[in-house]
Amino acid sequence: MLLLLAEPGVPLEQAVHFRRSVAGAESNVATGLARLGHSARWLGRVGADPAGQAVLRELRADGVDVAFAGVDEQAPTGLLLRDSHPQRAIDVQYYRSGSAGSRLAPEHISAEAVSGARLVHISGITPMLSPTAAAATDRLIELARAAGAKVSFDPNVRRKLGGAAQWAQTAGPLLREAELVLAGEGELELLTGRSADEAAAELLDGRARTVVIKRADHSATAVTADGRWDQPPYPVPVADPVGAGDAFAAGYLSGRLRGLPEPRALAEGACVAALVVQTATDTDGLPSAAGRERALAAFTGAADSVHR
Ligand SMILES: O=C(O)C(=O)C[C@H](O)[C@H](O)COP(=O)(O)O
Repeated sequence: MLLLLAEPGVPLEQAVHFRRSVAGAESNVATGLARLGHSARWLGRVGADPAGQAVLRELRADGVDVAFAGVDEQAPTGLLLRDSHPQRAIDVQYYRSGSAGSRLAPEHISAEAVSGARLVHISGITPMLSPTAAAATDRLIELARAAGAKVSFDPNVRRKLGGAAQWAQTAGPLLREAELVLAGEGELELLTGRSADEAAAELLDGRARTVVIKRADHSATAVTADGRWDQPPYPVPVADPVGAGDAFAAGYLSGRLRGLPEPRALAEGACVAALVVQTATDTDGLPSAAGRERALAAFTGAADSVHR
């Protein structure tokens, strides 16, 4: 989606100045991974309009492969309008019903698009957009499996997209399709009807190898068959909390893709999230690999916070 972000602190209905950016859970994670030095490809749809051109241009500029992104001649690019505050009382307005992204369908997902992928990251948002987008998500999971790629899944529950029952019905089954689940405590409760710890244990009995539970106090716990590891948040001044979950996913997945142990992957996820919440948009604070190393050293007291 194109993101129009109101100037900091000004309520949406009063805002005059807007900053243009790009947002969307999958594109945020792809951007995060690309900046950290990974090959990342975004699968999605934009309209044949200036907003779509801007989205694709920004993703390309960050090194995200958009060769398999589609352009819909009949529908506009999805739009997200929001204000920006340090606290979570942020007003997010979506203009994406009938958008190009919501018209994603199975025929838009080709085997070629996932060939060579080690990991396919899926959000619960896309399947909630329409029945065809849900079918496209199912096809992507099938193709990922056929290509030997692991699936990671973040439900990204947005209550504006549907009620609890609809979320449980659409995103609940996807929890069981993923080798790696990254989910909020409340999201696991909503989607499974059980406590987060019970849900994690049940998922680990199935396909999941790791369940990362993100907690309301901004800590995270990784649970595997071998044990559990807790990661507290790095204390930073928050300018805008939106994007923290996607940033955490990018940082954590980067660690796992590099074969790092759970505690280090969790620390990298927390570090990337701490960098993103210090800036207004979902993506401004996403670091390079060198930026992540500098920040981690400063957060853990291993280095001065000024590098000169
Ligand atoms: O597509 C949607 O519906 C979105 O909400 C896009 C959001 O800007 C990001 O997904 C940020 O989400 P968090 O990282 O969880 O704060």
